[in-house]
Amino acid sequence: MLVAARNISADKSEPHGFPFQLRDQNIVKSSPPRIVSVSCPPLRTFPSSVSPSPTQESISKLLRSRRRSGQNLLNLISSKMSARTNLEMVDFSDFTFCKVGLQAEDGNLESPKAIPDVRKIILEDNPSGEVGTENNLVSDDKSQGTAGLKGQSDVSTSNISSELVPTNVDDSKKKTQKPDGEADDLAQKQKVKVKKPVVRTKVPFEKGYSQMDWLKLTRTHPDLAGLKGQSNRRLISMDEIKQHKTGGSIWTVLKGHVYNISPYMKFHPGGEDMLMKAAGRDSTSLFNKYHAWVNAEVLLERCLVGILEYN
Ligand code: HEM
Repeated sequence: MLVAARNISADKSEPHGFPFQLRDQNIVKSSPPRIVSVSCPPLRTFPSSVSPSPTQESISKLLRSRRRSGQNLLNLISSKMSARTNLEMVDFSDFTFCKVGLQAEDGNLESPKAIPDVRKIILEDNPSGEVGTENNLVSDDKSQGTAGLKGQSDVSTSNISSELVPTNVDDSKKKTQKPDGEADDLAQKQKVKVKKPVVRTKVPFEKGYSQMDWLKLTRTHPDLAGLKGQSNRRLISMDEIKQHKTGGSIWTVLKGHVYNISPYMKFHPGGEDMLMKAAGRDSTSLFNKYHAWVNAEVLLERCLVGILEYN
């Protein structure tokens, strides 16, 4: 903390001399000087084991002489403090201004120490050669953003694209066999095509079949799994699961758990047809292929029928 004060007049009524008034003229120059009362304990008389340093003695002398002439006390202190003076107080809690230090050591933002590596930052993607302008920063951001998007589209075009957007492989082979220039052009177009994000075949939900509606149903329906009083901790064999493929009892295995997905059919954002592929079998790999991020444990919690029995 750096304390700046212009005029300090010592209160002569105080025998120890330190309680004084600050006239702070820095705050509003046009307004009359504000008077701030500062109560400070006297300078310490040093413990018997420690003899006062020459600097401390000289400060005491200076203070005594300048108090009479009403000179700027804090300026004097700060100049002496900068020379690493030991100015100790009897009671620290009673001292309003506890530390007067150099600006550079102050943690001030203007201090070169505040951001030590700021001079080492180099903006490399800068065609204009200007450093640190807003434009540069924005363009840098954009390039990062597009990089992120590219990454995303790359991910989404992975194995899903092969099923959802069938591309004619034979056709592309034929095209690349054409004369050089043309073939290169086509190859480039082909590359661009591959980077296009897959159109997600999300089925628009029927009124009353949104994910929110599903959540409401899971909270209100007494027996979504169709357990009829049976425990959902029961071990279930694959043979039994295979028998539940239709009607109100369509079972599937997901990560070792057996669920009755029948009530979820109309709520599935990927459509009933897709979900029917999971009927009567272990659909874990299929599920992860389309949406590994979906939290089925929570969504289908109330549809749990049992645990898959491994042979
Ligand atoms: C068995 C439990 C399943 C649950 C709880 C479930 C849940 C969901 C959810 C919550 C979404 C929306 C995802 C999103 O908005 O990001 C979704 C979308 C989708 N699901 Fe499922 N799903 C299941 C099984 C399946 C299966 C087995 C398939 C494929 C055979 C499938 C195919 C799809 C597709 C194609 C979409 C739409 C496209 C997409 O969101 O990427 N789902 N599913």
